[in-house]
Amino acid sequence: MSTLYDLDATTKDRTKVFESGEIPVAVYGLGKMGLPLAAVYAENCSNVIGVDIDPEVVNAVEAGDCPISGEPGLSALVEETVREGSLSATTNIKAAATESEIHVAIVPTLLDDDQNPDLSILKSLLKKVGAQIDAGDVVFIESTVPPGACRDEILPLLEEASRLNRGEFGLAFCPERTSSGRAIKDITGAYPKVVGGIDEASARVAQAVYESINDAGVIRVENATTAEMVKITEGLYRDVNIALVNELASVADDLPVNFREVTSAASTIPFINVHEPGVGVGGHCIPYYPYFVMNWLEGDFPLLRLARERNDRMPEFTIDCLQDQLASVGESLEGSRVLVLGVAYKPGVAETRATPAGPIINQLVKAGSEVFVSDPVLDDEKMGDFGGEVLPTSDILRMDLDAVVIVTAHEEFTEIDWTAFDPMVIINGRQSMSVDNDKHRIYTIGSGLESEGNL
Ligand SMILES: NC(=O)c1ccc[n+]([C@@H]2O[C@H](COP(=O)([O-])OP(=O)(O)OC[C@H]3O[C@@H](n4cnc5c(N)ncnc54)[C@H](O)[C@@H]3O)[C@@H](O)[C@H]2O)c1
Ligand SMILES: CC(=O)N[C@@H]1[C@@H](OP(=O)(O)OP(=O)(O)OC[C@H]2O[C@@H](n3ccc(=O)[nH]c3=O)[C@H](O)[C@@H]2O)O[C@H](CO)[C@@H](O)[C@@H]1O
Repeated sequence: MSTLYDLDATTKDRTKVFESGEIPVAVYGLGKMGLPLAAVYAENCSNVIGVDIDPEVVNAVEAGDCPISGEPGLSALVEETVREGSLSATTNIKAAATESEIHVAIVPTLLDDDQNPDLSILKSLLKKVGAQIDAGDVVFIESTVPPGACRDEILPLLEEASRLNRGEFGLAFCPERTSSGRAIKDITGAYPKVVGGIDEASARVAQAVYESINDAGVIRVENATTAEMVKITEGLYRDVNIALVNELASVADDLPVNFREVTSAASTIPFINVHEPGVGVGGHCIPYYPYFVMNWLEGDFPLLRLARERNDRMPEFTIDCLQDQLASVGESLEGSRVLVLGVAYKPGVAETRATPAGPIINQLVKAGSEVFVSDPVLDDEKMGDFGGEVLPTSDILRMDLDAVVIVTAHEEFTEIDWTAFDPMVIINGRQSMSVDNDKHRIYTIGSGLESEGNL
């Protein structure tokens, strides 16, 4: 039987073969992005083996449970696809790779201690998968990789591991253009899927598969390297644009202007998308991707470097603002009781990688403040990773505080009754969080001093 890779057919016919369930699919990595992806694949082709090295993840999925929180629709989809036999899970990479014809890799790609791209997890996985692939199999890389990685690193690795030659198996880069908290929506059609193959046949298979999965359609670009560049460029665009407004935020205070008005007014031109200044840039995407260019490709990238430096400096800028506001009411960081609201890098997502809360807490502790932290989406252990005394959000109103620093605009924080506190300083690090209460001295980054309060 011909495989999808060597099938001489239209995209539509290939999509039908994929949806028939004849083609076994392995999805390697069942994390925040991999589990939603595996469940959506299973919904479309009813023939998916999810693979993870974490037995707890595998056992949960095998039981129809969902180990990933905060993803609307995911628990139900995992339960349904497992119950129907469309999705199973295993820790056995070799068995899954032997059985499958389409191999989807979505394991972590991070930075090492020198901020060089670290593809070791992906490469060690692909060595094991490669040893089991047969002619006609296809490998999709969904993990974010530096531009050129599929062509220069992954293809040779798969050729060596499989003892097959290029043209006997397929390889395509199919980036995850997905945000935590809306994974299923993004995977199934918030935006088109971008795919790029190392050859025509690989691209054709990727197009057929993702036309089944993504209702917004497929953008097939020239090759895998172009697709890698699309993904990286999206992230670089964001980091540089956040750095732009973070740089202007300090100007806004001196003028003064309220940058929120600037943002909304300037963005009324369709091609102008002014981002939001804030306390810093977290997650394992945006702060990492510039290094997938700076520390991977030949050349000089001053704009990327400066943007990273500016964004990395925002926690320090926040502490300086707090210091100034405390000084204006005759207080100092030393000995102040400061509550840090939010440790997760973005609202509603239980992830603390590169969170600006880390350096903020460290600098407050170093300055001699008494630090408390509270975050409704994190467990105490994760919340306490950076220091400070952990507080359940329900307990904060009873606290006697000198200051609050809002790091993450969690929905739960909109319900805080600020009148319950004695007059204090509030540094609001997220413009999307509105704290209007004239009892306190409130400073929102980029909006100048909003209220002198009654201090
Ligand atoms: N999280 C996001 O918002 C997001 C968005 C787009 C792209 N991505 C990319 O997706 C990839 C995965 O990110 P994530 O957020 O899902 O990571 P994650 O840390 O949430 O999950 C990774 C999963 O892979 C498993 N794993 C690790 N090594 C493995 C191996 N050798 N074989 C099988 N499983 C293994 C881990 O046990 C874990 O369950 C990364 O390349 C990331 O850049 C992430
Ligand atoms: C290009 C793009 O959008 N990609 C998205 C992004 O998603 P993400 O989950 O990594 O998070 P972001 O929303 O980008 O925020 C990161 C940090 O920047 C802060 N921030 C944000 C906007 C702003 O105006 N001012 C800020 O200060 C925010 O607080 C947070 O700490 O990367 C994923 C992987 O590539 C993508 O899949 C996903 O599509």
